[in-house]
Order: sequence, then structure tokens, then C-alpha cells
Amino acid sequence: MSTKQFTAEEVSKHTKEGDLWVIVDSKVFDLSKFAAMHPGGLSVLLDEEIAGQDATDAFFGLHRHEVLLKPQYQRLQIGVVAGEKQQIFPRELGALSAVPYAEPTWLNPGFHSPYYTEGHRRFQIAMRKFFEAEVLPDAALREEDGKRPSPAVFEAMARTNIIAMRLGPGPHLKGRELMGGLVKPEEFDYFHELIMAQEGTRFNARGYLDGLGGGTYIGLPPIMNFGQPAVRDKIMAEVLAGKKFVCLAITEAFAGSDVAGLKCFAEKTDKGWVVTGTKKWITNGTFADYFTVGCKTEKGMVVLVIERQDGVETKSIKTSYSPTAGTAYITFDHVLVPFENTLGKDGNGLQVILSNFNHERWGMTCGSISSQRMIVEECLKWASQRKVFGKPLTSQAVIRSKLAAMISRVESAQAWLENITYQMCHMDYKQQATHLAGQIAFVKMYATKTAQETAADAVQIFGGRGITRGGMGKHIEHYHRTVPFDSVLGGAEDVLGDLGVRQAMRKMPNNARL
Ligand code: HEM
Repeated sequence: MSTKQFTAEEVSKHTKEGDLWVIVDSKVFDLSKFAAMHPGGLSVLLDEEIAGQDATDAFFGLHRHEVLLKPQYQRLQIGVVAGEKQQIFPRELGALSAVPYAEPTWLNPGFHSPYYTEGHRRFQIAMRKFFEAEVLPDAALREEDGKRPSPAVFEAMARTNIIAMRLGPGPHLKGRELMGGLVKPEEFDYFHELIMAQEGTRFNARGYLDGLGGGTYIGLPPIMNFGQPAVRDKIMAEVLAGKKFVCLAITEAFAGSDVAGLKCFAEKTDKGWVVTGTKKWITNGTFADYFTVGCKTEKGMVVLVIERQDGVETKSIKTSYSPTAGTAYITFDHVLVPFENTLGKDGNGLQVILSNFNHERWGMTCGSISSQRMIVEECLKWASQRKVFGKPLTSQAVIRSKLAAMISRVESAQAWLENITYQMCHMDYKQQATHLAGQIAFVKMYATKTAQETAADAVQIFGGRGITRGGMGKHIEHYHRTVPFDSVLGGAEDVLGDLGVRQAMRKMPNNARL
């Protein structure tokens, strides 16, 4: 990058086609050759307020900062304006954002929290660096080409034991080196997991994030908690090493939240179970090696772990997010499954499936709130840098009102989530099931409802850019298109709200009267 110095007067002499310079944030760009290829056209650059002038405001009203960081555009810089200093810097890798409300309160300088320790903060720093350095570049590529997340990313997640940590605190962490020894396995708590979930969802690549082990997150716990030792240990070792993949195959075209209505049938024979049926919307199904499958039986329901084999077919379903998630339609055609692959008891399938729901929904809520916060940051930046009628967008009361609603929603969701997380840290599994199923259902419903309101508001703030892939509003478009996934996966909003109220009704004292 050239540091040759020019005066503003020298720059102002280059204003024509074939001899065209501009200043952006103290840097001088020679656009003479590029102008004809400029995606925004030549004429806008020849405007008398742009050509040869300081075009910083105009530039940032129309381009994301990352345009300037691309090597092909950095090459256009021929020097700097003498006496001026660069004002606008991208956030450094792993650093916190200085934009208000872009980070949860506990990360803001000067703020306090009863929940997080210095150890959590060290863990957060490591996680942010990890996701931004090792995952983000792959996420951008895979979202585009639709291929599954790269093996190198899974290897890195296995090396740091992120795959294991995603299953939450517990004996499966014993003897493992977590983030290079940053946390002792016995000290790893739900706040560590919350941090990991929130750091891993700070970028908009919703399909990719599900591709990155969404199936394992929900499909492995039933194997871990109900599998027979030999089968369980083999699969756990392969999956936590990032070599093999699991998916949870419960939902069918016939039955979603109504899991009792499943049609996929497991027949008991002398040789083992014989499974026939279909499954739909199975995350990671296209590339999973193991399928944790809910089946009907003579006795009610059973959950089986089925290895990929002849008779198991997976087809990609085109959803509104990227195929990198591996969303599948699955058919099982007389697939023979050994009895040792039974998870729990025949007839207890529903209990096996339900056993992980609280943790799964809580984890999804962590992610959903974190992505929502990123959209708040995008809107705050855009509303202050975009000029309309000569003033920033924030000078409009209606925009400020939208921002106020967005900020309040994300802050309240995070505060509620942290309270629930604290309860989880102090309750055993049974107590969590008794006390928190309703709370978690409500917080997920609240987070995903508010997420959709924020997505809609963000589109209004960004206008046409909010519905355009690429460019200034690219995160808004992506978020608005993919935000319903959070509200459907792990239980649709209305189902969760209903569950929460039914749980409350069960606890209503008989003698409660107005
Ligand atoms: C270093 C100088 C510049 C570079 C490298 C550059 C590059 C680009 C690129 C890559 C795009 C495609 C959209 C995107 O990726 O965001 C674009 C669009 C555009 N640029 Fe530039 N540009 C420069 C300066 C300017 C300036 C000074 C103006 C001032 C008017 C301008 C006006 C536009 C417009 C109007 C669009 C279309 C925006 C849209 O579709 O919403 N560009 N530019």
C-alpha cells in the first residue's frame, strides 16, 4: 500500500474519464482504469462532488468497508493525503465491537455481571478468535457453493474439543483438553457453553452454522445418554474426533411436533429391527454417517441409531437457506438394525427424544439472540453512516424508535437467558426438567419472535438493500430470509408457548383464587 503523499489540491486535478482520482478516508485512489469496470458505473464517479474530491461519505453510504480491504481494490490506492489520518478501521480479528449494544452487557467496559468470571472472559476471547479465524472464511465460501463445511474446520473443532463442549458440561469432557487447556473439564459450565454458542453465531451464515454439527448437537445426546456402552463409545469417539457425523431423524412429512404420530416403523425380527419409513427436514442428513431415528413399534415408540448402509437413502431438500446445512429427506427401506443399536427401551422412545429438548432449545436460543444482536449492530452502523436529506438516518425519529425497540428486545432476551443459564448451573438434570422446561420454551419463543420483528424492522431501515443479496444490506437480507429457521427448529413458537403455559398450569395451586 503506497504511502506517497499528495495534497488535496493535487488530487482535485484528476477529474476526467481516463484520469480520475478520489479520496476515501485519507487514502488517494486512482480510478482511471477501474472506473469503466466500476459496478456502480462510470457516471457516478465523474460527478463533480466525487471526481478529484474527498468522497468518504459518499463511499460509505454505498459500500461496505470490506470492499476497500479486497486486494484488487487495495491496489488502486496510490498514496495518502498529506496531513490527514485514516479514521475508519475495521474491527481487529477477535476484538470486541465498540458500537453500543453490539456486545452483551458483560463484555462492555465499565459494566458488571454476577455470572461471568475472568475465566469466562478468557474463554470468550479465545472463542471469538477461533471462529473468526478458522470458521468465518469457510462459512462465506460454503454458503455460496452449498458444499458441506470443510473437513479442516471439523478437525480444528475436534482439536480444541469444541465438538465435545457443544454437548454441554458432563463426564464426556473428562480427560479432554478444552481450548488448549483454557478451561478444566470439571470447571466447564453452562456459561462457557453459552459463550461458545454466542461466539459461534456472530456471523450470518445460518445454513452453514447448522451444517457445522447441528445434527450432532441434537442427534448425539440420545446416543450418549441411552446408548449401549460398546455402540455409544465407538460413535462418541468417532464423532467427537470430527471424523463422523450424526443427525437426529424424528420429523416426518406426516408428523412434526406431534412425535406420537410418526409412521416410520421398526419391526422386531429374530435378526434385529427392520426399519421402513421416511424422515423429512433432517439437518446434516445428506452427509450423516449415523441416524438417530424415532420409530413406531408394536409397543409404542423406540429410538434406534442406524448406520448409513444399503436401504438408507438421503436426498437434499431445497430450503430457504444454504444446502451446506445438509437438510435431507430420508428413506429407510427394510433396513436391518442390530438390537444393540437400541437407545433406551422399546416403548420409551418418547422419553428418549424429549430428554434433550431443554438443552437443545436453550442452545438454539443462545445462538438466536447472538445473531439478533449482530443485526442491531448493522442497523446502528447503517443508520448513523447513511445520509438522507443531508442528515444521517438517525436524525429521523421513526428510525430511532425502531432502533429503541430492537435494542430493548435483544437486551431483554439476553438478560432472561442468562438468568435461566444461572439456574441451569445450579440444578441437576431432574431439577432442570422440572423447573426449566417452561422457562426455556418461553425464552426460545420470545427470542425467535423478537428476532423476526427485528428482521422486519431492519429491512425497513435498509430499504431495498435489505432485500438484496450482496452489498450494504447483505447481512440483513440473509437474516431476514433465514430467521424463521430459529423459530421452527426445536419446536415451533406456538407449540413452545403452549408448552410453557401448560407447565405453569400444572403448578397452579388448587387454592389459588382472586
Ligand atoms: C475506491 C473506490 C471505489 C471502489 C473500489 C468501488 C467499488 C465498488 C464495488 C465493488 C461495488 C459493488 C457493490 C459492492 O460490492 O458493495 C460498487 C458499487 C457502487 N459504487 Fe463504488 N467503488 C468506489 C468508489 C465509489 C464512489 C466514490 C462512489 C460515489 C458515488 C461509488 C458509487 C457506487 C455506486 C452508486 C454503486 C452501486 C451501489 C448499489 O448497487 O447499491 N463508488 N463500487
